[in-house]
Amino acid sequence: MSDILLNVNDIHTAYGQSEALHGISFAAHANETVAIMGRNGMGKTTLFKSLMGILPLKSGSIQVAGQDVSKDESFRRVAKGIAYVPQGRMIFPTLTVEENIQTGLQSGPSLRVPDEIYALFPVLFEMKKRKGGNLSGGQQQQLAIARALVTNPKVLLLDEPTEGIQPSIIKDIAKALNEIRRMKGIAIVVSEQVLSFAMDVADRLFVIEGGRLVHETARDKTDIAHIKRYLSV
Ligand SMILES: Nc1ncnc2c1ncn2[C@@H]1O[C@H](COP(=O)(O)OP(=O)(O)OP(=O)(O)O)[C@@H](O)[C@H]1O
Repeated sequence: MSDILLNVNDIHTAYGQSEALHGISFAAHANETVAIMGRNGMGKTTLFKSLMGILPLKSGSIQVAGQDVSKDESFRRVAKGIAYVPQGRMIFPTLTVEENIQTGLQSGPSLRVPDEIYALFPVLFEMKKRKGGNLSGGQQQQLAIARALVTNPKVLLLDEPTEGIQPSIIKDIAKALNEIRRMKGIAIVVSEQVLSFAMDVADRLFVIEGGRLVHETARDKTDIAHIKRYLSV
């Protein structure tokens, strides 16, 4: 059996008449983290929304752990094993930390937050009765990752998880993602503009430009200066 958990095959996505993704193909394997690097407006969020079914595909296909999800609504994709941490985190500010995590448990057998979630993010345990809106940006990011993880994904997508987060907390998030991959053996796909973070977490890096993947490199073969040229305006 193949260890490909996410297979993206020539997807095109449009906003009305205007095509934003022009044929994106890549795969992510079990126990692998892939980074999609690109400047603002290059198509990272459009790609993730297409993977989650928030935007419909114009053409192409997506498989999660061998199952086609290309035409599924978002909740069916989640049931098939894909989870999403959106840009801006989108936590519920008036719900407590615990209630926010429980929103990810709605379709499961129990609303009890698994111990491993609090083991990964001890700060969420300390703050479980606090309102989500009172957390710092970094804590909210950890909360959004926890909420996605409790759906037991095979593929975890994170859209610019470092955006607006202070450097020391960025290190914590990198550590947590590496721990999650090691513990769960899942595929993680992260979009980023911060190259140092991508180099801390990703086994392979892609560059997206104008809705196309224009460069691919393994981490240990990465030409940092070359990638930086894509990321500078
Ligand atoms: N709702 C929309 N309607 C029309 N065009 C859109 C819409 N959202 C995004 N686009 C266009 O799609 C392209 C890709 O945008 P996208 O938001 O995916 O980029 P991004 O790489 O995620 O950037 P950012 O980091 O700013 O979110 C851009 O040209 C953008 O103008």
